[in-house]
Amino acid sequence: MSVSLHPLIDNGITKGRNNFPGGKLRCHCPSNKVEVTITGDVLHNHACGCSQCWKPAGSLFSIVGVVPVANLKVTANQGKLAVVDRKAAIQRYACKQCGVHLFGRIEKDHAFKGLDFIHVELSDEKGWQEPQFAAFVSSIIEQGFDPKGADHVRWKLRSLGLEPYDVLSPALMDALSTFTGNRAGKL
Ligand SMILES: N[C@@H](CCC(=O)N[C@@H](CSCO)C(=O)NCC(=O)O)C(=O)O
Ligand SMILES: [Zn+2]
Ligand SMILES: [Zn+2]
Repeated sequence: MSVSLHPLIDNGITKGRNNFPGGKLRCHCPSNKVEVTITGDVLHNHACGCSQCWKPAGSLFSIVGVVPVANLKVTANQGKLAVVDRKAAIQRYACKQCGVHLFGRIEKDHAFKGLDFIHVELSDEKGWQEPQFAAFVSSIIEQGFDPKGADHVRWKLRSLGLEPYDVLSPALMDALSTFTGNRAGKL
């Protein structure tokens, strides 16, 4: 297909390295880049087709994973960051100059509170956990992708080894439902 899913996966997926130590994420500004230092690897790295996650220009999907909040520190030019949408569950901190999202944080009561969402392509280091699945695939249609092509995208994702889901993976959906069940006193 001519359309890019994402540069990290278009030509096949490179497996991550065991005990990957982490690295630095940098925004796309030519100078005075926002820098975020991550200790350790990402978890649950995945392709996301939703409209809210940051994607490189021309890509249908974002690649996004999580790290514990304690493993993320803004180490340069923090003053350039602003929250994109205060009402969203994930508060996405973007560079006001170049628009890149450096991290997303959940502040409200939520199953994933304590985890920050990051895009490993913002790092020069190689060896981050590879994407494990594709989420929110049907959401690409909301952003203008022809619905007739959606199954071809699912086929392409599967051929790359990424199982496509229209919400999150079963493991993450179970985590969300466990949280809701506990909160309601049903579990
Ligand atoms: N169809 C919507 C879906 C948006 C959505 O629910 N996105 C998910 C996944 S983001 C990373 O996996 C989510 O949890 N959003 C919460 C938030 O962004 O605050 C669309 O495309 O916009
Ligand atoms: Zn920037
Ligand atoms: Zn998303």
